[in-house]
Amino acid sequence: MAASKKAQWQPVEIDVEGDFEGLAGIEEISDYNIESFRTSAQKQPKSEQHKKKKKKNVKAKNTFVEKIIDQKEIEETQFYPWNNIYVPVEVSKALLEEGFMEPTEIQRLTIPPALKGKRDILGAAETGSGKTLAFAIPIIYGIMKNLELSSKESDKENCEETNISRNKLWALILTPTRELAIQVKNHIATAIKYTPLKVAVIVGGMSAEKQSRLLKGEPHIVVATPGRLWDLMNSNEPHLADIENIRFLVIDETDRMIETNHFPELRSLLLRINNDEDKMKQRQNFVFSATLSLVHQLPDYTKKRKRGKKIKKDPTSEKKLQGFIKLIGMTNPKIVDITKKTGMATGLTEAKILSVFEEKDFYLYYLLSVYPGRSLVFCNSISCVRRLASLLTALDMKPLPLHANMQQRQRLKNLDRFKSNPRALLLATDVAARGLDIPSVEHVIHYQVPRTSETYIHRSGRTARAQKTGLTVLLIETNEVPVYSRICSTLGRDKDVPDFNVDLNLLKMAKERVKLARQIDSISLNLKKEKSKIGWIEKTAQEMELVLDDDQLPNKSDDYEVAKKRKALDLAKKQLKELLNVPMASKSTGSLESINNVIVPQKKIKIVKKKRKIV
Ligand SMILES: Nc1ncnc2c1ncn2[C@@H]1O[C@H](COP(=O)(O)OP(=O)(O)OP(=O)(O)O)[C@@H](O)[C@H]1O
Repeated sequence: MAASKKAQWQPVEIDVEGDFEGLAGIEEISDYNIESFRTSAQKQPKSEQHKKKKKKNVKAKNTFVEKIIDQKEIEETQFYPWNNIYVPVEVSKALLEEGFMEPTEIQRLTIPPALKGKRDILGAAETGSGKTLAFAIPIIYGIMKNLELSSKESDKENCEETNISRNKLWALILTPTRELAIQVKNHIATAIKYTPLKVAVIVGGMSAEKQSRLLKGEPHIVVATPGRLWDLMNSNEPHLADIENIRFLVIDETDRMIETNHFPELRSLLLRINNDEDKMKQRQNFVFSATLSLVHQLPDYTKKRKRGKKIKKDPTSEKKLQGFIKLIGMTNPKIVDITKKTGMATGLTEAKILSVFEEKDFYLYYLLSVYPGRSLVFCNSISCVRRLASLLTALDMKPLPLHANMQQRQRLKNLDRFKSNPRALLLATDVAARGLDIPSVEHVIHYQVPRTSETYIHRSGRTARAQKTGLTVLLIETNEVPVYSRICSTLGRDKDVPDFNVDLNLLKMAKERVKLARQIDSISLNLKKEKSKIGWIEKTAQEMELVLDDDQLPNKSDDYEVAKKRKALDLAKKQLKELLNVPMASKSTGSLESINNVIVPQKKIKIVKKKRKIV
């Protein structure tokens, strides 16, 4: 209590019994003003004081409670599994909201060395195991840490340059396909929603102006396909001007990206960003794939001795990885390879159907109608996708095609439709083989045997993701058997893939329908050709201002032929409609047991086992 200025302390005479050696004494204040001792709070009416005090206490109490909860959450409960591997709280919060309660194995093994040890990472783990976050989290952390440093510097120096570095391009993530780039960008956007960071996607097939606009927003992270990125760099996009200064580089699906002749722009980009050795050393690199260390056997014809030249040997996994390290400019990378011996995802069941070429369509339709569920059918060529799309449309299967010759908008639209319908059917080339994360794809059907074991792993990996189960079926015709055997041998299989058990009665029903659909398809095509022929003759005549005689026009017998075809078409359509009205008994492959019921182990194809070297 403070005395007023006038207040004086005076000794008070007391009667003390006992020896206190002069230690006892009392003083009293002689003059004071009681008002000066009141705090401002005391001056207010009592009821108001009480209310305010109560409010203040509640507030204080709340902050305290919040603090305790935060602390508890961070240290003991929810955030713990993520905090344990140093993931920033802002990111953990977003991940928990997504239902990601703990890191996956590849995340647990790669995030700490990348994030704390700042190590370059070479990561290989099965499809659908969460590799995207394994590189995204250390990047987010790294940028946030760097920005903290920048803001301290800006407090000190208050210079404009720091501002520039805050908004510079920090990280570049390259992917082989546009759809994958968009998906990775969305995944990162979710993870950074509680941070001030920005991410943008740069892909071909979209308006260059729009992408230029996105770059004007100065994103810290850019996800891109190499071709469009290279174009924008060459058109002097300011945000890409100092691309060699990026501090983080990811090459997703690396083995695919650096395949010879596939992404020439990537090699040019690497040359540019590795030009300055100091900057290259400052950069942290991430290389990820499910098939990083896998080495496929080269076909024998590529190994034949040419005059005097040595026989080309299959490369080793070690050599493959060394190639990545050198090309990308990695320093002492941490190699984490947790792919299984089979190379396939854990919950995946594999099966095959041997068939002659003409009958593949029957089996395909059989599989799709007897086992309805979100299914993805892979073909080796665009023409095959087109043919099947037309056939399956006639069969009322509503297929959604996806290939590189489609407009980007249509590609994304079909992908969205596939994602939103649990019974949808996507017909795709290998543009959809890598990285695409579509929840709950139940079946992957290889209409044609993929050319390499890597493609087999990636295609099959569109199902059985994130610890779910799934089924993959290979349709193999006789001349595909050597490729199939080579795949099995590269994957170190000592057993043939089991046969898929086919119900012959249902297959008969499928055959009948497919035959009619083929008929419909072929007549429709004929009629289209006829129509365009007539259209072309008339259009040319019009342009040349010619009046055609009757004998120059398609003749009456042609008319008759067209009418006959139309009639046949109508009849076939009617018959097919009647057949389609009778449902083919559908079996569910929802659980692994039911999948196993339809698979019969067999050993028809001889597999020559090859030892797989893993570093
Ligand atoms: N910690 C986690 N907990 C639960 N789910 C996760 C976790 N991390 C990632 N996922 C989810 O797992 C799925 C697969 O992740 P991601 O696409 O990163 O796999 P991937 O290993 O890159 O697959 P691919 O090799 O096919 O590219 C995604 O749906 C992702 O959101």
